[in-house]
Amino acid sequence: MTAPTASTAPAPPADPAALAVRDLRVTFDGFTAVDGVDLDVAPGDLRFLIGPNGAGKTTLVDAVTGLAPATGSVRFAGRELLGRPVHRIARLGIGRTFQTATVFEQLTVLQNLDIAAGAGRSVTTLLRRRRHLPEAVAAALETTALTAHRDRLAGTLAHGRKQWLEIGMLLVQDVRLLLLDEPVAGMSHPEREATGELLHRIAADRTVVVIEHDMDFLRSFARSVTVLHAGRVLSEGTVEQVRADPRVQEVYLGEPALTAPAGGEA
Ligand SMILES: Nc1ncnc2c1ncn2[C@@H]1O[C@H](COP(=O)(O)OP(=O)(O)OP(=O)(O)O)[C@@H](O)[C@H]1O
Repeated sequence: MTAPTASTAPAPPADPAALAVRDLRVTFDGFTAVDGVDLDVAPGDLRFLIGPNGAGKTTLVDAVTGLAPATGSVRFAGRELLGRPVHRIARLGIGRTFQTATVFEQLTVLQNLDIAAGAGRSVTTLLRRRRHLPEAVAAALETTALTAHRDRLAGTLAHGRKQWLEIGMLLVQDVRLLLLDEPVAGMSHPEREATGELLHRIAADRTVVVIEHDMDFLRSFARSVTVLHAGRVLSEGTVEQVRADPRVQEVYLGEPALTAPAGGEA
């Protein structure tokens, strides 16, 4: 067998953690909520998904995570997700958060992370304090700046930290694609800044999609933006590109935080 030459060498493998959505459609009783969406997100990107109420953002994420029946194709790391049940999609390294953090309020931060890590230990073992933390749990505590709060009950955490704990629970499961639904809703300004920095750290080697309405947050932290409108992709590009798009300006009339020229905004 001869060694492959440059021209006959096999193409490099597809990006191992890229999300590729093609012609995605979700219909509810004849109403098309997602209408032929194509979307590509690569690791290292930090994609913000925006659009007016009812644009189809949550439904798109529901379709990717198996919660809404859809047609078309959703591939992650080369694998087709459509048609798989929710738990199998999760096992492929896909995780999401919802607008309200879903943590176990009566358990400590550490116990929440332990449970998420599913270390296969009994409840009694989980509730016992251990001397050595699993590496993934220690890393998630560090990444989410929760190390000093590890023994606090999750229910007593400030709103922002609860959201970070939920993100930490995805990190310990080694989720490679994170879909976050309005992660900074209800957060203070410092919490939003810290969340933006956290998302940048996470997106360095994972694929992150953020549904967001907070335009100031988007302008500070988005690496790229997809604008949905009436179930379709209206515009896509950098923050500056979508802001300059007249179609986006029309849809976002009255949203100066998105469309005002740089330096002139509130
Ligand atoms: N289970 C459902 N049954 C019927 N219609 C639905 C269902 N889920 C969503 N829809 C409709 O699909 C459209 C898209 O909803 P979706 O929640 O995806 O929008 P969104 O962009 O996330 O909006 P928001 O920013 O308000 O959360 C809306 O018109 C909504 O009413």
